[in-house]
Amino acid sequence: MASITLSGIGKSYGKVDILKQLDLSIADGEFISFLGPSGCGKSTLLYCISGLEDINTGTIAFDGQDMTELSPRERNIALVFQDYALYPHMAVRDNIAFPLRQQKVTPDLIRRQVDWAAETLGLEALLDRLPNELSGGQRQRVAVGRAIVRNPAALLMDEPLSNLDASLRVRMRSEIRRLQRELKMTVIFVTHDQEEALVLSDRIAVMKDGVIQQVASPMTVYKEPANQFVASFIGSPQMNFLPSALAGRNDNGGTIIGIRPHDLSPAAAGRADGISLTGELAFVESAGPIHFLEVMVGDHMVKGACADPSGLTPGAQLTLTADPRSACFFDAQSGNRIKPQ
Ligand SMILES: Nc1ncnc2c1ncn2[C@@H]1O[C@H](COP(=O)(O)OP(=O)(O)OP(=O)(O)O)[C@@H](O)[C@H]1O
Repeated sequence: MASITLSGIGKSYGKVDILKQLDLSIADGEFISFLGPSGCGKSTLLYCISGLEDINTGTIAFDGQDMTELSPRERNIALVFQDYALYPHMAVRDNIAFPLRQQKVTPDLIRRQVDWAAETLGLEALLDRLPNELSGGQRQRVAVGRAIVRNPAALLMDEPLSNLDASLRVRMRSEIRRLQRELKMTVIFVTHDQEEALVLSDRIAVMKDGVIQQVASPMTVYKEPANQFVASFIGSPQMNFLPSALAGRNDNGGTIIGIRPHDLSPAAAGRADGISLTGELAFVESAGPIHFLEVMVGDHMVKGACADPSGLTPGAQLTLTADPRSACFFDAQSGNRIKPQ
């Protein structure tokens, strides 16, 4: 597997700039996710790395070697798509073997590699079936088998789990992670699902409008978001953003305070330490073991959380408190996070 270095990547379609001077270094064996809203350029960046799309500016290097002018085949990158793209008339065995046949590898090596991929992915019993005789999860596994069978420099996955139902997604997620660790693969995983990115990745590159906003570990993008966009995109329910005066800070409106709902809980009677927000409890939303509380503080609907909502009555006054260390502060003009002194 290879390290990947992107320098000054620019890509436009017609007059529209899609990727804007992107720089990114991906380590050998790293699992990185491109995360961002629809249309921010995640897939375009993936296709540029694979060579399926040309770039207008910049360079792409694998293990320090310039790949910018090379064809997809010469880059030896494997791609897995959302719709699997299996050949319907070919049995699983032949689907997996396909890239090796194209490379004119000997039949003996093809057999060994297909057996290895099938064993790695638990597909041994399905090798003679056609794709339409498989479940969605099995099809996805065949697509991964076909991708890894020729030991690619990196595995690029474009929303590979989107077509699976919720429980299968979670199972496939762990399988992909296990496989990546076992084979020490460099994986680039495109998703708009923040939970998927948080669970799977060594690092997440959060994108907006063709610009990488932050590249960091899941915990860092969650706890120390670079700016308000990253803070709002990561975490569910979304972080509360409030003028800091509401939280007792007087800074002439120059600062926005960000507090995650999970960090805001009802104050114990007579206690309101730290950040304290009081208003009318508008709504209690139960989400299994956790209950979200919507409290109208001034003009702002603030979301908090608690484990036990008994005794809380909509319409009554409620004080929510948070440890100030859990809050983020953002410059109201630029949206950038203000680092604690
Ligand atoms: N071949 C093309 N010609 C013109 N514009 C394109 C082309 N491919 C993509 N775009 C535009 O480029 C932008 C980025 O698209 P891209 O598919 O990379 O976004 P994305 O972040 O992967 O979105 P999604 O999550 O919806 O797949 C979009 O505005 C899209 O309409």
